[in-house]
Amino acid sequence: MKKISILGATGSIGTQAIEVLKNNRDRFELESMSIGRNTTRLHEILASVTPKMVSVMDDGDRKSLEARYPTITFVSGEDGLQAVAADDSDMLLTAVMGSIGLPPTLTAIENGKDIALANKETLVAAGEIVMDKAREHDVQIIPVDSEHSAIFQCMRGESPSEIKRLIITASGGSFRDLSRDELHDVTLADALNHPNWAMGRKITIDSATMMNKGLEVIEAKWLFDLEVDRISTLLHRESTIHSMVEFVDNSIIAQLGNSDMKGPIQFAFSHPERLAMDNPLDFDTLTQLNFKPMDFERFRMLKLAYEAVEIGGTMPAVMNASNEYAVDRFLKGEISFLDIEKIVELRMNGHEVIDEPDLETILYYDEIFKSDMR
Ligand SMILES: NC(=O)C1=CN([C@@H]2O[C@H](COP(=O)(O)OP(=O)(O)OC[C@H]3O[C@@H](n4cnc5c(N)ncnc54)[C@H](OP(=O)(O)O)[C@@H]3O)[C@@H](O)[C@H]2O)C=CC1
Ligand SMILES: CC(=O)[C@@H](O)[C@H](O)COP(=O)(O)O
Ligand SMILES: [Mn+2]
Repeated sequence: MKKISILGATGSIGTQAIEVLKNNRDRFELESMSIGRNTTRLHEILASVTPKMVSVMDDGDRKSLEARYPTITFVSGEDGLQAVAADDSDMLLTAVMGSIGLPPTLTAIENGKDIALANKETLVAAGEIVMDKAREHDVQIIPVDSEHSAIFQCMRGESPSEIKRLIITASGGSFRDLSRDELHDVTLADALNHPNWAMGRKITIDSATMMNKGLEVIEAKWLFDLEVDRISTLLHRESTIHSMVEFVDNSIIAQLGNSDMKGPIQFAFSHPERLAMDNPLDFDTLTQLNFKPMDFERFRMLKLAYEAVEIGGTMPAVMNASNEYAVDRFLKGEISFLDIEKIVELRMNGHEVIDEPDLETILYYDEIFKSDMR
């Protein structure tokens, strides 16, 4: 029985991961999990699974939950995330939103656990540190992000030296059919209406700005140890091809499937095995697949991400933190959609890069640029 713990169990990835665990009770058991503040969803989860430990954000919630569930240990705050990361499980699914996932991911690696990685911000902020630590402790980082899971699957049995380039597909997000001029008046509700995927609020906005693809290019650099000039992006409005790998002989291997994150989640849990699943792709209703070259002037956030990773040092962490800050303000209705890009660009331009930053330096800039303080 493989013991799995989840950071961010109440989120979009987290709840789908719980479904995967429940569909495979003979293979996997939930050791512990963390949530933020969604105790309503927590009660629903605890009606069907009983982890040994649950971490909540607020200590007040911890106290009331302890009284209601006497057989479960409750912990709280960032120490709580660390306790889940250091538990007895074999694998940690990191599905919290944002760079808050970085410290517990490192702790889990130090404890020798494999990581099922959904939380892309962790690798964007500190990819080199995370991957070095994974190698040092001989743990596997298995991608959950759909594009990276696709690439990981396309590369099974292949030699990394024979890769020419990765082709990461992009749906284009909620505003893919609007010009830049038309973006001035868009609303939060429109931005949250992703054409293909039901996801958490922050990543849905990242898809609309195309920052999600920028984060994914940087994530791919670290996961697959490739320079970003060999990581390309392609508009593909159906999100049916989740990504592709082109090899030196021009052969291209693609991975296809419905827009259902339970696939990548289950594959990360069961790897190297594949387990049966429902919801197959139906070629009788799939009438066409569209492709269009990426337009970097229309989607300037993607260009910013390529620039950030080329500059290196603290810049990707600063870009990520600035984006988390700006998206949070957009979600609160405080700024407009195009302000997100303006804030990220302004903060990046004002940042004096530190090369080869250590973890403390990255966490310092992460905190500063996620706030109004800078
Ligand atoms: N959703 C998707 O399909 C995909 C998501 N990803 C990545 O996976 C990660 C999670 O995304 P998604 O599931 O959509 O996000 P959600 O917003 O749906 O869920 C986020 C989870 O993190 C918890 N959380 C948020 N902030 C904190 C905090 N400060 N401390 C502790 N817990 C916190 C939330 O708790 P609560 O709700 O209880 O407050 C929730 O459990 C992101 O990095 C995203 O980019 C990658 C590919 C696809
Ligand atoms: C499901 C998933 O992996 C998301 O990251 C998804 O890819 C978002 O879609 P786009 O960023 O392509 O709009
Ligand atoms: Mn993705």
